[in-house]
Amino acid sequence: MTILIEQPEFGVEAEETKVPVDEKELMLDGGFVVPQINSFGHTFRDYDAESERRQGVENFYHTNHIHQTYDFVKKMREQYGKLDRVEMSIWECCELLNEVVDESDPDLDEPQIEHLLQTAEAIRRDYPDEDWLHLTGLIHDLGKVLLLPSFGELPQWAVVGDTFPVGCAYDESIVHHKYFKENPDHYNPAYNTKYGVYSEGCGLNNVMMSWGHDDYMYLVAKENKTTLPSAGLFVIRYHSFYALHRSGAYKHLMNEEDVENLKWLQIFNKYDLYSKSKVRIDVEKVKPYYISLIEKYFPAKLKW
Ligand SMILES: O[C@H]1[C@H](O)[C@@H](O)[C@H](O)[C@@H](O)[C@H]1O
Ligand SMILES: [Fe+2]
Ligand SMILES: [Fe+2]
Repeated sequence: MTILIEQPEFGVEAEETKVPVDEKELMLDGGFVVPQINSFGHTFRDYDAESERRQGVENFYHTNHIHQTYDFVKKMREQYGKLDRVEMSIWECCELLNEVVDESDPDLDEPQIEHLLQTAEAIRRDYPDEDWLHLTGLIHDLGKVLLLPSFGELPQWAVVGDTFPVGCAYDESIVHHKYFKENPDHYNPAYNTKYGVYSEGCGLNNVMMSWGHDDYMYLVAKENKTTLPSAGLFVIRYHSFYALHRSGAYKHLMNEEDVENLKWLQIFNKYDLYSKSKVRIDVEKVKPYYISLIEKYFPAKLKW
């Protein structure tokens, strides 16, 4: 079983002392090497580091935090819950992500299909028997097709970035929290307390998350009757919920099933985050394996 290392910076150092700082890596016992720096020379998820992506990412979160309100999310869930826009297979959807670049991500500027395969392949190496988790890696970000014209061409702030609950107070651990001051819900007494419209242990399934690629892909998978286990669906639905899985906020809303599933999400997150790199995967080579998983867990065509 792979050991989780919460703080890569404080982990085991590479044996050879002459290794330059920026090449130091951490080895998880499953084999996956956690790099200490991203392709831009910074630590991962550093939203303050001066880099070519910093300002764009901050602008992204500014708009995101203004517009993600309880009413907005409700409207989007109703609209997209109909799944009446497109019919296509999982693999066709992966190929569409060739054209998508995520403006919220300080660690990656490659087309998203690379990220999907990098995540899935890294998990596959360490967890060869958990084929459902390989497939979860492959599809977890497919919801980003919401950016494309046939899916409604939503703006980036309504598709990517970290997610958080709406209908209760925005936790301070959320990236660029200060911009919530411009969100009307922040001043609504029904929505701005610790529990807001929710109650202790109500279960994340009853909590409305900011709208984006996680919840959309969860909906698509569920409504098209995937046979993925509940942990796979949980990973898809909450993988951007860093306030929970990294900072431990909002735990008071979880139920027992959430607590179980969170363990898988925390494993998954290491691969989602630290596999981001400039090393390309040979798509044609790995395609047959993933096609076989898609056939095992999904119908041939899905409603999107
Ligand atoms: O910028 C990233 C990216 O959009 C990921 O797909 C999402 O899962 C992360 O939470 C987010 O911070
Ligand atoms: Fe994502
Ligand atoms: Fe991802």
